[in-house]
Amino acid sequence: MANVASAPLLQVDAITMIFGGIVAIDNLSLDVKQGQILALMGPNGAGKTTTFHVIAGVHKPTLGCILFQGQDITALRPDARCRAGVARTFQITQPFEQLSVAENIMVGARPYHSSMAELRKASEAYAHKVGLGDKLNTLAKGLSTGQRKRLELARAMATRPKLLLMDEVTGGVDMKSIPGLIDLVKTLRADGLTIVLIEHNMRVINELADEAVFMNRGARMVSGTPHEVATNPAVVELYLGESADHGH
Ligand SMILES: Nc1ncnc2c1ncn2[C@@H]1O[C@H](COP(=O)(O)OP(=O)(O)OP(=O)(O)O)[C@@H](O)[C@H]1O
Repeated sequence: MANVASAPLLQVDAITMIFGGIVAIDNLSLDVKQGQILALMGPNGAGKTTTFHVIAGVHKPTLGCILFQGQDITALRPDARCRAGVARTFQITQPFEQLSVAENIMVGARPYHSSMAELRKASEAYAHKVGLGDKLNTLAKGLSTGQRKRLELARAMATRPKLLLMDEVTGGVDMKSIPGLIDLVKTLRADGLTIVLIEHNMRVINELADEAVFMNRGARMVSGTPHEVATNPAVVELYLGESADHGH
């Protein structure tokens, strides 16, 4: 387990998010400590993505606030939150398809470098970091799903985040590529990154997360170690109920 200091890097403080009549998040609080990996779990519609939107600044919460490094960032726009050190990867990756791997990463790294030579060098270093060092000139449209996830991570890392919100980094990736992605996330954490992940794959959660929070109907239902959450009777019942409903 990584070196986890005591003061939270991120505090989600009593957030409620209401869309019209729909309560997407219901009085949710989370503390994410420096160096921690926290997994958000829960069935479809539990409020996980909306929680990411609220932390990243896409939605202003109806109630509650977001503290990052002790500062209230609730009123900051997404670009200002990114500059403050909050980055995000998306479940459905959307790179610039006609740009190369290096060029895609350059888009994220651009604000931090004054010369093109420096920018290219830094972008290539991020590509190497995520295991795409031999694909620098490959167009994004030619990458596999696992490689696109790696590119997404490099693009986010190029913004020099302190906190990374990672949406299903192994979602849609073939089984044999998952261990490599898990190892990559471990490397990023070892470099000092704090991570919140949305994840359905229990193996990924077990290998990566220090703590798991299981959400249902916008609220925290159960939390604890991944094992505690996965074996909680209410969680088991809900997931089994879901499987039965969806026939999988
Ligand atoms: N912009 C919006 N307008 C109206 N309702 C919304 C909006 N965004 C989310 N919701 C609703 O809020 C609830 C929580 O959705 P959310 O996408 O956060 O769940 P989730 O846990 O991420 O689900 P999934 O695993 O399916 O992605 C759902 O009922 C959803 O329909």
